[in-house]
Amino acid sequence: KANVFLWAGLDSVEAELEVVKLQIAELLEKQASLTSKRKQLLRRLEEPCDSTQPSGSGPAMTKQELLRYENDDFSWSTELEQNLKDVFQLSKFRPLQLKAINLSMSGKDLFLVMPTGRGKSLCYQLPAVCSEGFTLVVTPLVSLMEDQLMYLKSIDVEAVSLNASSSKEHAKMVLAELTDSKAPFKLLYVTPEKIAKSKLLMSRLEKAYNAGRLSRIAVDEVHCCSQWGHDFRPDYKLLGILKRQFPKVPLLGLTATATGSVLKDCQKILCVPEPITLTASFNRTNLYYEVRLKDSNSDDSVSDISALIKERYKDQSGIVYVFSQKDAETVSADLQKKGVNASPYHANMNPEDKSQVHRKWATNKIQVVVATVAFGMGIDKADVRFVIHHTISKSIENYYQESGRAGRDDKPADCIVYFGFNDIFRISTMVVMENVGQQKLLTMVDYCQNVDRCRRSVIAVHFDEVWDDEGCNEMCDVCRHGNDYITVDITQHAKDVVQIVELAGSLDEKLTPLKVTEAWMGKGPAKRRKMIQTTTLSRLEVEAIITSLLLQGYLSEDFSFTPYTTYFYLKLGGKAPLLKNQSHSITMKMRRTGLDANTVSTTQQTVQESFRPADEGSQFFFSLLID
Ligand SMILES: Nc1ncnc2c1ncn2[C@@H]1O[C@H](COP(=O)(O)OP(=O)(O)OP(=O)(O)O)[C@@H](O)[C@H]1O
Ligand SMILES: [Mg+2]
Ligand SMILES: [Zn+2]
Repeated sequence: KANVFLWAGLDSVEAELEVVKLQIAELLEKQASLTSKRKQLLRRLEEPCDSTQPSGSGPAMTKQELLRYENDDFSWSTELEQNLKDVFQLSKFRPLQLKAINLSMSGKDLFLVMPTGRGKSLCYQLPAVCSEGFTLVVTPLVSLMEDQLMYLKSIDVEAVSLNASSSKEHAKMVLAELTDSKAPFKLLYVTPEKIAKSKLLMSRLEKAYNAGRLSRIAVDEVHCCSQWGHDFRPDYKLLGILKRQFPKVPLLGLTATATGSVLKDCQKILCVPEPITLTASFNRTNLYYEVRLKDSNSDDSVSDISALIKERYKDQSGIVYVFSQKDAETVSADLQKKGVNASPYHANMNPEDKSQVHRKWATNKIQVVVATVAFGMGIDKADVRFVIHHTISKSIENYYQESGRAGRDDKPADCIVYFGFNDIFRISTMVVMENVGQQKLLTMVDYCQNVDRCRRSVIAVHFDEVWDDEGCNEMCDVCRHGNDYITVDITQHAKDVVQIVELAGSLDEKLTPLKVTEAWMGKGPAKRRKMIQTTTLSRLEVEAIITSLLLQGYLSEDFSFTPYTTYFYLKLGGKAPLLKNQSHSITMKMRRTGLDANTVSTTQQTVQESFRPADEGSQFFFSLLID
């Protein structure tokens, strides 16, 4: 008898020890992340200049030395200034452009990180015009290449290209001209495939190099080199050959989005020994960021979008991003039915149709393009007043880049994303094969679910930028609505949800997020309903809580593959055992006015009835657990 008692005691102590172990692991993880953040900040404080060097490399140029490159007393300065005005018809440089150009003209290798639409191309186009010989430009997409050639032609700058669709004669002519000192072109655009596959091209480049005609190498969208970037392209991995073969030619790598570790990777892959990195702020001050919730019960986001377009954005140009080709067709058709001048755009359309849509939109004959991400790189329309995401992006990098197509003329523009519970899992199964795909998706989900941090700060922190909250100017919904959120204790809710998932597991069943939602809301079979604790919370609240549990690691994803599709199921997350501990509590922040302006009246009540605001203690613990 006594033994039984002791055994039970031992069991419970073991269980508690397990929980403590998890908590320690949790805190250690937190400690490690804080330590690394501290190190980063300290390093930044010590940094001599505003360049963020990929750590441990690069010539440590002092702030003073770098300042010199903002001057206009170089031997080429007059010519630069003249060509800026006469050829490019621009009145002045934007931030960092002159510095980047002077550095590159001085023969330095350079990584330029500048938000989309800020004018990176000028940083190699202008030097190309002001230098002897030609500049080699590596671009990932033929469409990008064509846009640039069209633009350069319009300003009378000679440029040529080589890609998979070049004709034999054209290629022959270009290759011959590479070594011709009288050839007029200033820029040669190539795809990375050409560098990787054409020995003939490499041999001609070598001749040009030896004759001193290869003046500069520009690698556009340089983040494509790194698997850690958001747009890896295998052929970029082979571009190291350029710097190895042509070490004396300055290389300029350009990207809108790359973290320090991605750049460091690019540096290695491109074999650039000591690049200087110039980073422009990610803050696009003229963009207003907003998140709207999609209601799973009655998704009327398309009506919402059409109302916005017809009223707030009447006669203004914009893009609606959608998840799939099918969505592009249906959302576009729905918008058309509601009287919006919209056209779909996706990868599966034939090239003529695609370029027709692009052209009509660029010339304002179509107001809105309803597009998949295929409508992407190189879209350069200055007066885009809104970018609406009908479905969330697959990462913050992607969102930043896609939404960044708004407001390139520096005038105010809106970036609105519709955040729907089910979309999380649609995207999740799409990125299941990607390295760190889930992790990146969750950062996007966190951006959307967030109600208490400035949206800009979430983006800035993501890109390792030190952020000052004053920098927003109420240009995001969180800042504009002030402290309109409450912290609620969801410990009991978490236990109820975990119990449902556990029960399914014990019955050898897997539950999709939808099934979990329905079970918890009491919509499951009556027999089951008796075995679980159902809730009276609204659907949006239920979804918000399940999302939060997923973000916090109490639930996690469990994929299952069939030949036709990938299923997303919920299973217990690493932190689920913590709930066994009586003193453990979880909180989350929710918008006070219910979850959506449209549902204020109905949800406000439920929020107050069914949530008790967290007490101080649990809030403290919460902040220990949550980043
Ligand atoms: N100094 C300037 N003054 C005014 N407009 C400029 C200036 N420099 C560039 N622009 C304009 O900014 C727009 C965007 O430039 P560009 O295509 O080079 O952007 P980007 O930085 O390469 O963006 P992405 O990351 O999307 O490729 C172009 O229309 C260009 O003419
Ligand atoms: Mg560009
Ligand atoms: Zn803000």
